[in-house]
Amino acid sequence: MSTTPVKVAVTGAAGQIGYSLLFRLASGSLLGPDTPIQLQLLEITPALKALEGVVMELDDCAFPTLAGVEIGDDAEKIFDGVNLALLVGARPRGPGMERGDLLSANGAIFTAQGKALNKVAADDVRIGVTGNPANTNALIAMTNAPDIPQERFSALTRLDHNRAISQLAAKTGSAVSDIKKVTIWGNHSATQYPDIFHAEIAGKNAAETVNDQSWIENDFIPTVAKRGAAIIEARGSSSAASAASATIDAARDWLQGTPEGDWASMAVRSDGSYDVPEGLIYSFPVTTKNGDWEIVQGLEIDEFSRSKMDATAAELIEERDAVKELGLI
Ligand SMILES: NC(=O)c1ccc[n+]([C@@H]2O[C@H](COP(=O)([O-])OP(=O)(O)OC[C@H]3O[C@@H](n4cnc5c(N)ncnc54)[C@H](O)[C@@H]3O)[C@@H](O)[C@H]2O)c1
Ligand SMILES: O=C(O)C[C@H](O)C(=O)O
Repeated sequence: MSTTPVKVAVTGAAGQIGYSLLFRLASGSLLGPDTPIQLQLLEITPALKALEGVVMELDDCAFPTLAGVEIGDDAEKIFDGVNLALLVGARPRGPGMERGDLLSANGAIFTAQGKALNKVAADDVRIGVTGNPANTNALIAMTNAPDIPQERFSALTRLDHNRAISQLAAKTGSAVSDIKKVTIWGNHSATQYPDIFHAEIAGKNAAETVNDQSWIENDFIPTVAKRGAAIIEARGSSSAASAASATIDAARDWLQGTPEGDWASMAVRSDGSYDVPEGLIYSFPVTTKNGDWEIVQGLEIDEFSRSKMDATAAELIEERDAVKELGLI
């Protein structure tokens, strides 16, 4: 085992997602069995006692990869020297709400945390935002951390990506492992565009294999885009274990690279690729290597896809303008 632990911060660590995420991080799901991990856990003051209980449970697991745990309510202390920050802590939506309804409640969290990361994080820090509305929260954190390269920020659309794979596997009776190159475009919201026109199932084009445009438009896309609401409706609270799992998948691929012949969906700062307005945190198909991502270029976009990609960009522009109005960026 290497000796220097990788320092990983998790915010909202006493929350629902945290309760699943921390144990997977500590057991090596992110960095493998040979890399020790130091957990730096941030919570609000009233949640610190509950977090102490979670740390007792982490201790009781005796994970060989867990080098240490620090908890606290001071972002500058907890983010000090972190190599990866997973920003989960934020209020979840309840039944009947859209994720954008959380903008003013949660936006302020990400100004403070962006500033703290800017001051004290390690030079190689990567920041993944799970707390909703994830894309715009990432934009807020990025804007408030001017010394951190902008490509180090990303928002989570991996859960949507995984949901799309699962729906496609069920529809076609295929194995999840045979499905590659699914894309989520845009916002982690109901306007997102899950795209299977470039996806493959066992090497064959997925949309051609499905051969059912009505299913794609009226079943697949809305099911994936509204899955979060369906889970809230069924469970009475928002997805947690699947969100934690996707948070790990996204960070693992970012740090260790996407598998050969596949790509991932990550919401990252648009450089204008596919005519997405520059500067938005927009989900693209990306390949990753050595902690860097690249947007997959050259995909053919038909009229149907174009209108969906533009609609989700328009929503992100509205969210950006709203947080500008609130003085958060
Ligand atoms: N992007 C995605 O795919 C995805 C999926 C599921 C949930 N989410 C979002 O993740 C967020 C967390 O969900 P949850 O179910 O764990 O919620 P939760 O309410 O169970 O936990 C949130 C935790 O964040 C803490 N918190 C609040 N403000 C904080 C701050 N300033 N600093 C540190 N911690 C703070 C709270 O005390 C709480 O313990 C929500 O916004 C939810 O909507 C995103
Ligand atoms: O839908 C939500 O509000 C929670 C989360 O973003 C999800 O997609 O499950």
